[in-house]
Amino acid sequence: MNIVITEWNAPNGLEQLKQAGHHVHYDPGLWNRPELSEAVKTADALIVRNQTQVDAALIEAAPRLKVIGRLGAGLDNIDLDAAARRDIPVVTAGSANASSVAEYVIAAIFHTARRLGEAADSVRSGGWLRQQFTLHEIAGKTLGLIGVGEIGRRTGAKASALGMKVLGFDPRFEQNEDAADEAGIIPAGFNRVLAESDFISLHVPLLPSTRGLIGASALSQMKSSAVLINTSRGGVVDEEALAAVLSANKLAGAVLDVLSQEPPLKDHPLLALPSCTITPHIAGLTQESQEQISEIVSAGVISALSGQAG
Ligand SMILES: O=C(O)C(=O)COP(=O)(O)O
Repeated sequence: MNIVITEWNAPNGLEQLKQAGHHVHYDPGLWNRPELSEAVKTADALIVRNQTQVDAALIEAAPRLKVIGRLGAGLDNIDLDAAARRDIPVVTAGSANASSVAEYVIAAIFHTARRLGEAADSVRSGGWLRQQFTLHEIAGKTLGLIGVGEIGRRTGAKASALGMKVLGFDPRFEQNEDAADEAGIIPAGFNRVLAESDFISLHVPLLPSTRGLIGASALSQMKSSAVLINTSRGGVVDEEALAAVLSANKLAGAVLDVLSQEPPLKDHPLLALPSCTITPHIAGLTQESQEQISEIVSAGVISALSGQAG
C-alpha cells in the first residue's frame, strides 16, 4: 500500500514500513507545498507531525485513506471528527516523548535559575562575575503544572525528586488524583497554582477551552518573580499579553518551546525580550524519543493496514 509521509521521520520507522512491503512516499517538506492534496489522492496511509493540517478537505481529497499516523502527542492539527466520519483511525505514539519533554522543562528551570549560558559567555568575553551569577536554588521552590497528563506527571515527579514543591491543576484531576499523589504532585485550583508558583509549566492540549488560557488575567495573578514555561502549544498563551508583562518586569521570564506561529515572524515582540528564551519546538525531540515514536507509529500503521484491501 501507499504510505505518504509529509514531515520528518526517523529512519528506523521508514525501514519498518518498507520491510512490511509498503510503498513509502517520504517527503518531509510536503506539508508546506500545494502538491500535498495531489499526493494524498493515492494514499492508503498518511503519516504527519504537527505541521501538516489534516483538515476535512485533506481527508476528503484522500479517498483511499485508511489510517493516519501522528509522530507525536498533540492532535490539534488533525480534524478528528472528519477522520471518525470515515472510520479512519488515528495512530499516535502515546507518551513516547513524555520523558524528553519533562527533561526539557527541568532544563528550562535550571536555565533560568543558574544562567550557565550567560555566565559562560561572560567568561569568554573576559569577565569573572562571581557575584553577578550568585543566583537561586530550585530546591524549596514551587513548580505549578497546568495540565497533569503523562507529561505533566513525569515533569512533576522529576521536580519533586529535586526537592521542589509541585502544585498541579488539571480539569480532569478527579481521575488523575492517584497518579498525581505518586508523583508527589499536590492537586490545586488554577488560581492557587498561578499565585503560589515560582515556575509555571503548561501541559494542556490546544482546545477551544485552553486557547489563550494564559492571558492578561492569568498573567496578572502570577508572582513578578515567576517564570512561565510552555512546551504545549503556542495558542495556549496570549503572546501579546505575555510580551507586555515581561516588558513591564511584572514577570521574571519565560521559556517558550512553542509559538502560535512557527517559526515566528522576525518582528515578533517576544524575540526582542532578553527575559524570554525561545527554542524551536524541540522539547519532545531527542534521538531516543524519535526512534521510539517512529517505531510505535509504523507498527500501528502496519497493523491498521493489514488485512485491508488496497
Ligand atoms: O508531540 C507533540 O505534540 C509535539 O509537539 C512534538 O513535536 P512533533 O509534533 O512530534 O514534531
